[in-house]
Amino acid sequence: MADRYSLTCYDLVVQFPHASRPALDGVSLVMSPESVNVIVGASGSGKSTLLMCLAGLEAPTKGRVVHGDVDVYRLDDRQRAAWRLRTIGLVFQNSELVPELTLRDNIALPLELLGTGRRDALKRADHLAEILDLGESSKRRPSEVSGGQAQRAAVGRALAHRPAVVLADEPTGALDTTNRHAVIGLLDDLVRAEGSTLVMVTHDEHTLPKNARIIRLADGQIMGDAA
Ligand SMILES: Nc1ncnc2c1ncn2[C@@H]1O[C@H](COP(=O)(O)OP(=O)(O)OP(=O)(O)O)[C@@H](O)[C@H]1O
Repeated sequence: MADRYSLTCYDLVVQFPHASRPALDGVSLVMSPESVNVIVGASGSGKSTLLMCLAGLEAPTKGRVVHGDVDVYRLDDRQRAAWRLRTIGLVFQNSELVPELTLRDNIALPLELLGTGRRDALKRADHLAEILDLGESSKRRPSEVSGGQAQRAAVGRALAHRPAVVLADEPTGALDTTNRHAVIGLLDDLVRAEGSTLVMVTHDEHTLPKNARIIRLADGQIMGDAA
């Protein structure tokens, strides 16, 4: 299990080349372990850019992202990739599973990349598949299962290595109402059980995790922050 520390960003500014205004314009946040943070805001307000900065995938023009004693953008590319693999679990809107692998093998993949033996990785994958109620679909490939099953497997893959931080970008955006509630409920239960920090971007303010902190962005700035 990766160590649990606050994930903090200081005065993040992201100015894309040729853009008339910054995508992020001075965002500072502290997100503690076991906290559930939801980022909302209009299209283009900077939600995905913030998530990518927190993931170590988008270097800010200015500002810092700090996790424990790691100053993420002071690491070189190789160190940052290793930090990300160990520390972060990512969930995207369209599960982004490896098409050639079964759901079970997709869930086991991050553990295997981190050096866990195949037998132990599959044991953990099977445990998660059970919690995620994947049943027999766990032995099928992504193209052979429903969108809801694929997205539940994507949650399993993001959490398999017990990451300290789980980042989810519109994780329910492609799902119907029943599956939306199921995926949010599972994500919420699993991150709380592991003591991870969850940061989730959503358009859907009707399907939120329990007791979430809501961070509202507008034009790259924080306009509201309430538990
Ligand atoms: N790679 C890029 N190059 C140039 N501009 C970009 C790039 N990525 C994002 N932007 C711009 O930065 C701003 C913030 O985009 P971002 O995707 O973070 O918003 P968002 O709130 O996630 O939007 P949505 O809800 O539509 O996904 C937008 O004006 C967008 O056009």
